[in-house]
This record gives sequence, C-alpha cells and structure tokens, in this order.
Amino acid sequence: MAADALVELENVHFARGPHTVLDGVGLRITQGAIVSIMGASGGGKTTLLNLMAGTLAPQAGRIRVAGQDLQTLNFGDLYRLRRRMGMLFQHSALFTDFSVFENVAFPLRRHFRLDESVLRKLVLMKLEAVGLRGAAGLMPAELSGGMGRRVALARAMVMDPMLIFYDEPFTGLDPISVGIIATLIRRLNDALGATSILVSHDVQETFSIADYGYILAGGKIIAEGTPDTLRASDSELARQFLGGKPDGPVPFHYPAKDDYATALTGVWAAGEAI
Ligand SMILES: Nc1ncnc2c1ncn2[C@@H]1O[C@H](COP(=O)(O)OP(=O)(O)OP(=O)(O)O)[C@@H](O)[C@H]1O
Repeated sequence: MAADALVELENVHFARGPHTVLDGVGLRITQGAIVSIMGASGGGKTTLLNLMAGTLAPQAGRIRVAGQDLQTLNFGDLYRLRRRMGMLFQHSALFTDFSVFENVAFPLRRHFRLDESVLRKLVLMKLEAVGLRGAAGLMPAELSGGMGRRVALARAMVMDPMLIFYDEPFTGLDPISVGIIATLIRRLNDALGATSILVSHDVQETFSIADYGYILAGGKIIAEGTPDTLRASDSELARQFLGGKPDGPVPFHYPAKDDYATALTGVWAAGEAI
C-alpha cells in the first residue's frame, strides 16, 4: 500500500445474486483527505462504504484500510479496526429515548469504562465543536433536523476516529444547515487529523469541501480527480451526473419494446413490457 493511502481498493467485485453492483472498482484514499463518491441512485455508493467499513465482503478484489487487508482479518481485529471508524447516515439515527448528551456518550460507554468526569469532558468537547453544548440536556424530539444531524456528527466523532463515512449527510436539510454541516465536516476532519469519505448527491456542497472525488456508474469508476478536474471532465456520464441533466448516457426513458406510436395502438397483457 502506498505510504499515505489510508484506504485502498483493488479490482473489487461485489454482486447481489445475479446483479453485479461493483465491477472491478479500484480507488486510493489519501490520509487526511475528504473524498466524495458520487453517482446515480442505486449505483453502489452505499455498498462501497459498507465494503470499506468491513460490514460487507467483496466476492473478489482487495480492500486495505490503515495497512490491513480486511479480507484476512479475524473478527477481533476487524472489530478493533472498526472502532476507529465513525459513521454518519442520512437519517441521523439518534436514540429517541436518550438525551443529546447520552446519544453522544453512547459509543464511549459501549467501548470504554471511563470516569464520569472524563466522559463528561469528552462529550461536552464534541458538542462544543458542533455548537450544541447548550443543547446537551435536550431530547432528540426537541431538535431541528439540522441540530439532529450535528448531534449525530458529534457522536460519529466522539471516539476520535481515523476514518469517517458520511452517507448523504446533507439530505433533507435547509441550505443554512447544509452549509453548517459541510463546514463542520471539513473543520472536524482537519482538527482530528481524520480522513473522510462522503457519499452525496449534493454536487455543489460536496465539491466545496472535497479534496478528491470519484464518480461511479455501471459498477465502475468512470471519472476521478479534484473537483475542478471532475467539473472539466470530458466523460459524458460525468457531465450528465454533475450537471443534473435528465437525459444523456443514462437515458430518461426506461427501455421499451416498441416505439411510442406502436405502443399506443398495441394490446398487451397486464405486466407485459410494452
Ligand atoms: N440489502 C440489500 N439486498 C439486496 N439488494 C440490495 C441491498 N442493498 C442494496 N441493494 C441493491 O444494490 C444496488 C446498490 O445499492 P446501493 O444502496 O449501494 O446504491 P447507492 O448508489 O447507494 O444508491 P442511493 O444513491 O439510492 O442510496 C441497488 O441495485 C440496490 O437495489
């Protein structure tokens, strides 16, 4: 593995039954970077995150994280490695019966036996970093969507992870909250000396904080580079995706057996393709 690569995938194949999701994916994520993974819905981005986190295993290829080959790790070593990873999902997934403080404290309580005073310090430090120390005593139901996402961010960071996965962290937020979350992702990544991998459809916000990006289509990486390189990509697929164009290499129309005029006059059975 190259000296400064924290995550490296080589020729990774992953299928669900007969459906190939990833077809020979290779990528290299540099230590300290924020890297975005983009692509059309259902293209395998979340699958890719799960493979890097070791919660799914590929049918072929290699995945190395922090110099360790995930496929050769035993359960204990994989568990220890995964403890050094943080995750933030689209739905903040806060525990509704726990206060903000207890939500953020949860990973620490689960993995360590800490004095309450130490735990309190660690939790409040992370809540302060996301601007919500004052909300420590609130319940999740009392938070706005943006606040909830910030609490989830504090929880994802509370163990000082080396690697943080974000799956659609901006979805469902107003533009101000999106900007706050994006800024926090960059700031916390740099303050913790972490590496972040970000799946998002929000091209503008993602490119404002990402150092490098990959675009996934048809199970393969079809473009990669800095945000500027990707914006200037001559790949039609990349341009269609980044420009949000409804038609292009990914067609607007679901494939049909007949042309439109024939379909209007034809007869067909229920469920038959027309
Ligand atoms: N648990 C599962 N069982 C069966 N198929 C699945 C499962 N999870 C995902 N898939 C399929 O794998 C493919 C890739 O899904 P994945 O969620 O990785 O895509 P994605 O790019 O993250 O999509 P989106 O942007 O919509 O979240 C899809 O065809 C999806 O239907």
